[in-house]
Amino acid sequence: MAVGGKKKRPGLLKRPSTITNKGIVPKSLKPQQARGLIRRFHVLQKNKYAIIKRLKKAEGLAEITVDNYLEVLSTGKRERSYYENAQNKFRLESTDQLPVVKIDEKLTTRQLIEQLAEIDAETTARGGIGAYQSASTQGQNSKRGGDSSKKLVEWLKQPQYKDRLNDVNALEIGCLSTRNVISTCNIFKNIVRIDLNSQSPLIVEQDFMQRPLPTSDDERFNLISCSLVINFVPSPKERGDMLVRMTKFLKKPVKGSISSLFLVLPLPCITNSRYFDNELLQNIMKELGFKQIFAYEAKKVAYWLFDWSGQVSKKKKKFTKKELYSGSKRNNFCITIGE
Ligand SMILES: C[S@@+](CC[C@H](N)C(=O)[O-])C[C@H]1O[C@@H](n2cnc3c(N)ncnc32)[C@H](O)[C@@H]1O
Repeated sequence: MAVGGKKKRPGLLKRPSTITNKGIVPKSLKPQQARGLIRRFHVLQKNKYAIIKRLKKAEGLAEITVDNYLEVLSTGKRERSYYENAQNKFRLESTDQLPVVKIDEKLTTRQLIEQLAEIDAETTARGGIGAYQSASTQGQNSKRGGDSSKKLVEWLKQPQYKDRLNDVNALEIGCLSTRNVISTCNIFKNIVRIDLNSQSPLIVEQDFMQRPLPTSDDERFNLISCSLVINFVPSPKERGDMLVRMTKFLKKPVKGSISSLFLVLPLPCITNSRYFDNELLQNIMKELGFKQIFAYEAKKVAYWLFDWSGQVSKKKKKFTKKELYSGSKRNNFCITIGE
């Protein structure tokens, strides 16, 4: 019997739903609230991946992944009940002082599954990825004064690029709006917009990491825009994998046409991380065949425009997670390659 004496529902575990079954997608948030929500989503997301990584080591769970965990947990009677009980017990705290559980080797399998259920319940209760996106749009707009693609278009109008923009297309990874300057500037003949959670019929709902690899130049792009996405990706390795994957989607630069990557990260990723800085980013990008053409650090966000040479270094140099700066106030952002 399932919790509460009700007959157990056969089939997969379900992600929790709120009472109204909708979650709360906030229409309007104060900048501080938006930033708080974004930060909370990042913590939840990061913990979720850390839990899955730990659960892989538990007996019988070697195959568990972030995509199949509901399916995997629903096949074990005990695992299923840990998840369901924790999910049913969860109540969203109204306080800002939310607990951040440390996911380490001290947690048992049961505690890990319970944490996972609580993360899912909290994510849903906060409005799911829709709320995160809404907060991103509102919060980031207010803190950086507009959409980041303004900077991209400003750079593309500089002499280095101006005459190389005939018949060019773009891939926008992590797209929240079809009305950003990248879409309205008339530079691109075609833009493919993708996001994990599409908010418009003009945005394809797709995980970039699952997008089929191009088989011809028709499926490649002159420019990839990746603004505030890499920091959303939970692990250093996956962030590196994402950068490597981007090179497979860029056209080689022929006949002077562009082959470029517009990258945006929150400034603290390069100015206040224990494991990462701009120098390391530049070294990684160099190995992948990129050369920085423009860079700009705003108050909260850093922008880069890189040109791609068409060739990733064959040396297969590794970039691992090493402490570069000490200090308890630093964050743990990192990008690794070859780990
Ligand atoms: C903080 S928002 C940034 C949106 C916008 N590019 C901007 O600069 O304001 C991050 C977006 O990236 C999307 N995203 C994260 N990982 C992704 C992936 N692997 N494939 C596609 N979209 C992804 C998320 O769904 C989210 O909408």
